[in-house]
Amino acid sequence: MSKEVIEQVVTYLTPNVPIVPISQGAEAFVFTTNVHPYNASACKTAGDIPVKYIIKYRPPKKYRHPSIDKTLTKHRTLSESRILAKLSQVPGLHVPKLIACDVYNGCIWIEFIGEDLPESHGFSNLKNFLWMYKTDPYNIAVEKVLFKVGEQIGLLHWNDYCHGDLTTSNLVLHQENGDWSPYLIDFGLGSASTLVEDKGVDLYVLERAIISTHSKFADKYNEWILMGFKSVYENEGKKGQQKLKDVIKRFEEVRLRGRKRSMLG
Ligand SMILES: Nc1ncnc2c1ncn2[C@@H]1O[C@H](COP(=O)(O)OP(=O)(O)OP(=O)(O)O)[C@@H](O)[C@H]1O
Repeated sequence: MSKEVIEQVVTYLTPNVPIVPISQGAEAFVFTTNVHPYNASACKTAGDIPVKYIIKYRPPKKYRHPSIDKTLTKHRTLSESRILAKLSQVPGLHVPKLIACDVYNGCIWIEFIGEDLPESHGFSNLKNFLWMYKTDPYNIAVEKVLFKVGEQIGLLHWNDYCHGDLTTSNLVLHQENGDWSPYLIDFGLGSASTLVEDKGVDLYVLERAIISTHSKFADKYNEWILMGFKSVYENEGKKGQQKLKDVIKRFEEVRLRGRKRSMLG
């Protein structure tokens, strides 16, 4: 990560907020910090363990006209913050809490989710979790997690929101009393949407992500995800059943379009 970017973020946050770079994506630079922006007592747990927070920063893009760039940065930062804040209100849905945002400078402060997996298997996103079980792929722990992943997507879609970039890295597992709970992160492309097309595409993107990284076990894995997804709609009576039929129909159409496209090259 460039020194220039880090220095820029430090000017926005002040030197009192130490940051550690952890990721550089297409859109944003991501840092961790132990400092809460407005609640000093939230910097440590009751057991005196430092609490981690995420700071996501969208830097200016030099190839864009400065005024268009400012508008876009403000729009995208605000959009991600708004959707996170709204999703936190949905009962049962797991997303990191929004702590603060500085839309003009492109910074969002959010709750840190996840931990390191045992035996150096890396950060606890779904991708690494599935790799961790590669020698025992149909373990009940895997089935439980994938069902819950499906439930989370079902809840998101049932409430008419779409993620827009459902990869196995954007599903982070948080451990609670020995059980793993999936959280959805990165709502940079998220939106409120009633469209079955957007929902079908979300399901297809995740299905492809599972196939591309865990191809041998992908059929079972995708089946478990879909079971969890369906369970949310099925719990909503007749209306849920009808909506589920519509989403699954479109998902199958999206999948077919994807196949045709890859056959044609
Ligand atoms: N709330 C969070 N808790 C823990 N880690 C996080 C959190 N948010 C982001 N991360 C880490 O930072 C990485 C990048 O974050 P995010 O996906 O939001 O940024 P991005 O720029 O959109 O990334 P990309 O372009 O790779 O999709 C994530 O894959 C994850 O490892």
